[in-house]
Amino acid sequence: MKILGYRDADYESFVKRLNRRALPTHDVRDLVADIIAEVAGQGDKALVAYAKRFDNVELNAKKLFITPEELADVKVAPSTKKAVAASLKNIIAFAKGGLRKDWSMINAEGARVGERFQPFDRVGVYVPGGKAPLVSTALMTAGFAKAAGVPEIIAATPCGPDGKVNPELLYALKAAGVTEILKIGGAQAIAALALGTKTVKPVDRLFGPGNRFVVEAKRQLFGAVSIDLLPGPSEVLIISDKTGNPDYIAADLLAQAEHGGDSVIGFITDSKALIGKVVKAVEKQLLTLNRAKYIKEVLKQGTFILNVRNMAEAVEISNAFASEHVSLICADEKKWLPQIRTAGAIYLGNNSPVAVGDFLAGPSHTLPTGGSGRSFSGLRADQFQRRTSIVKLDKKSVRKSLEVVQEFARIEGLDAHGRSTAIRVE
Ligand SMILES: NC(=O)c1ccc[n+]([C@@H]2O[C@H](COP(=O)([O-])OP(=O)(O)OC[C@H]3O[C@@H](n4cnc5c(N)ncnc54)[C@H](O)[C@@H]3O)[C@@H](O)[C@H]2O)c1
Ligand SMILES: [Zn+2]
Repeated sequence: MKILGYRDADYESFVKRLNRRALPTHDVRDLVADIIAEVAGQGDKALVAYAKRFDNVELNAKKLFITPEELADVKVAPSTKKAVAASLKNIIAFAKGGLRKDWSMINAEGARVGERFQPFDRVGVYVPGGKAPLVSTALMTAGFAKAAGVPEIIAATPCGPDGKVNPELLYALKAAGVTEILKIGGAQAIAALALGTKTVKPVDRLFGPGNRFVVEAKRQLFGAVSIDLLPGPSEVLIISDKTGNPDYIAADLLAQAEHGGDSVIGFITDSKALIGKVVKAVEKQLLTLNRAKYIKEVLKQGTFILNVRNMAEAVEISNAFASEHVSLICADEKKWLPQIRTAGAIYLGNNSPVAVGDFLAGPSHTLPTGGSGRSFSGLRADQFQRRTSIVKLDKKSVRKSLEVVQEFARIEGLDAHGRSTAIRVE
């Protein structure tokens, strides 16, 4: 844990480094470029080889997908079915609220102009599976595709060394409307979905979170496909004044740390007394948790606790850091909430655990990380819609448009443009 106060000598330089840009390291970039090139050249053969190398599983080109029989055989507990249904209910309702609807207007010359929204035909959804079967992520991505009416949803997730995928995850994928399941993970899966192989039909758009290799693959393949955002290793930044409950704050920090050793957690407060209490609570609660291995890694390398001068400084640091999740706990919520601009999602007050947003609340938990929140927003339903603008004129509106069109045509030296308009009213 890096604990620093504004009086410390290295405070300013540390805070400056929190103003980050979402850029990959050289080694990850090079490795992912090689993986993409291999998949582009070797197709399914490369998928089989990487599955062996990174996931220790023997597959062949005929075994890359979950079969319909496997899917039909999936059995889960009634409590799982109930939880999946409850989460999906909120997700679909929230997603429907975020869908765009067709609209049109009459412009100044009398032409009808509008926008039309249709679901993408085929999307790919990556569901991480390296460290935990992220059942909730299946719902928080594919559920939005389903709500938007996407007919073909292919999911990719790594299988275990036995070639199997967790049954709860399969159940959730099915419930969320996924139509094919590729048992491949990592950058190689992203490359297969974007470029296609003999057995994998390429997609129009790619969605979903993953580790740094997955995120970097999406970044490099942008152009071949469009992507949703760059959702990488989980993060939380908690901003609290003295009204924060130290046990709750510690619990939320630990919850995001258990996602994996590459998670980042931060706590910023203007109350020095609260820092001591939170650190004690973290140490105490850690003893009772199962995933202490990952959490200890995060506490060692990915944790910072800052004692700032005041709330304004806390908010400024938060905007520079652009955390995936920001938890804001303070007496004057109305004042500070509008000033937090770069967070993927904001959790308000002592009683809003980030975990409820992770699993159940409704907004997608697929959120920008690594500083990308500065320029990306979290996953939304309308990202599964293709937008097309539509223009319709009649003789009257052509006549009214002609003068301006001809002037642009003259300036740009494009006389055929002017002619194509004039010809309609001659
Ligand atoms: N931002 C969000 O919205 C969000 C949501 C859910 C999960 N997440 C994050 O997703 C991540 C999931 O990571 P994960 O690792 O558990 O699963 P993952 O499925 O993203 O990655 C596992 C795959 O990575 C590949 N891989 C592993 N080691 C490799 C190496 N050395 N070189 C190249 N490829 C390698 C393997 O092929 C493996 O299948 C976590 O960091 C979690 O925090 C983020
Ligand atoms: Zn989480």
